Amino acid sequence: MGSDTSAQDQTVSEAGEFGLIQRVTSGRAQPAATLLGPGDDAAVLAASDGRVVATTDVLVEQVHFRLAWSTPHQVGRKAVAVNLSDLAAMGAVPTGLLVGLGCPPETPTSVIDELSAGMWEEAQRVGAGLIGGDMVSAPALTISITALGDLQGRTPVTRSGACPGDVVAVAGRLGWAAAGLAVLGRGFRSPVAVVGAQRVPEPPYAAGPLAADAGATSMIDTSDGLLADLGHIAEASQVGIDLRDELIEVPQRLTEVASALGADARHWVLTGGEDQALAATFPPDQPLPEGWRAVGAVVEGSGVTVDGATYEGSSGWEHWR
Ligand SMILES: Nc1ncnc2c1ncn2[C@@H]1O[C@H](COP(=O)(O)OP(=O)(O)OP(=O)(O)O)[C@@H](O)[C@H]1O
Ligand SMILES: Cc1ncc(C[n+]2csc(CCOP(=O)(O)O)c2C)c(N)n1
Ligand SMILES: [Mg+2]
Ligand SMILES: [Mg+2]
Ligand SMILES: [Mg+2]
Repeated sequence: MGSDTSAQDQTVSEAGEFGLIQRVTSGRAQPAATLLGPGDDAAVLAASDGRVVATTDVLVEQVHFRLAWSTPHQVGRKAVAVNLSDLAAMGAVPTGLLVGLGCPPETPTSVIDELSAGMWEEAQRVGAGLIGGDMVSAPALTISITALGDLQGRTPVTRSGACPGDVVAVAGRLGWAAAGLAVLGRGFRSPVAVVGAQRVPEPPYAAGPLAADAGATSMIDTSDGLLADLGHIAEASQVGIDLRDELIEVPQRLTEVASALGADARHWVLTGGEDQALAATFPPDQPLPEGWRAVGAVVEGSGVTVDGATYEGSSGWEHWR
């Protein structure tokens, strides 16, 4: 009994590398695509159509999250979600995730347990499993996830296929995570709707494959900000993108939060990152798939404009800026 209690209170250095691996890997049921799970030198994953989609994103404490703002469980969900939205943006569905974890020696093992539970929870929402990883000592909590996915026969939707005349559309929330960041940054913990969006994004996972099936010509997930991320499509496709201001919906909740903080809700919607919404281009004159709403059009030229005008100020998050 006494030893159970002390095991709960252990730090990661007391538990040790292999004790930690044991904690995060035991008692987890792998999905069918996992032919060989954690425990060997590598995992083996089935690729149903012979192709594997692979993506990786890193989260660093104080840069992407604060443990004063989010629970380890929320951080775990977010770390997985930001990777799964990249798979959705290709038109793929997730199969397996590899988790690289760095943490300081004094980190309580309970933090790792909760982080791992959060990662499993988000992965299981889409039928994926955590199939392997690595654990190392690090000066700050660092999570590097590699997500693998299956196109299930679809053509991958790249950033480079947008054509002038295409409709630009989005799926998922925009501006909510930025509003939450502004609230948390000022020391508040509510309203929970926006704070929750900063802690754990809700990517519209199903909208990615739906867009691919509907013939989307390009697609991206919005991690840095709608304008910044559409800029990547514009550049890769060698086109311009013009958003229609009247189609940019600014939710009432965000307007309220912005007025309380003296901030600009429309700026959050256009340039706020971390909502992991999807943005895509579709051929004109066809209905958009479920969950998608039009926000503008692809035009000849370059860059992203709103009602024909260049946006004043930063278009989104950039590291080291
Ligand atoms: N160190 C690297 N080595 C090789 N390719 C990289 C490296 N860093 C980024 N890339 C590649 O550059 C492209 C753009 O990376 P970026 O991280 O901006 O994409 P993203 O994950 O969609 O965005 P975000 O990181 O904001 O979620 C991706 O194809 C990515 O794989
Ligand atoms: C403590 C703290 N400070 C700032 C932010 C804001 N932030 C960090 S990374 C990022 C864009 C996506 O990053 P990446 O390009 O690495 O995917 C944003 C908007 C945060 N979430 N937490
Ligand atoms: Mg990335
Ligand atoms: Mg990403
Ligand atoms: Mg992306």
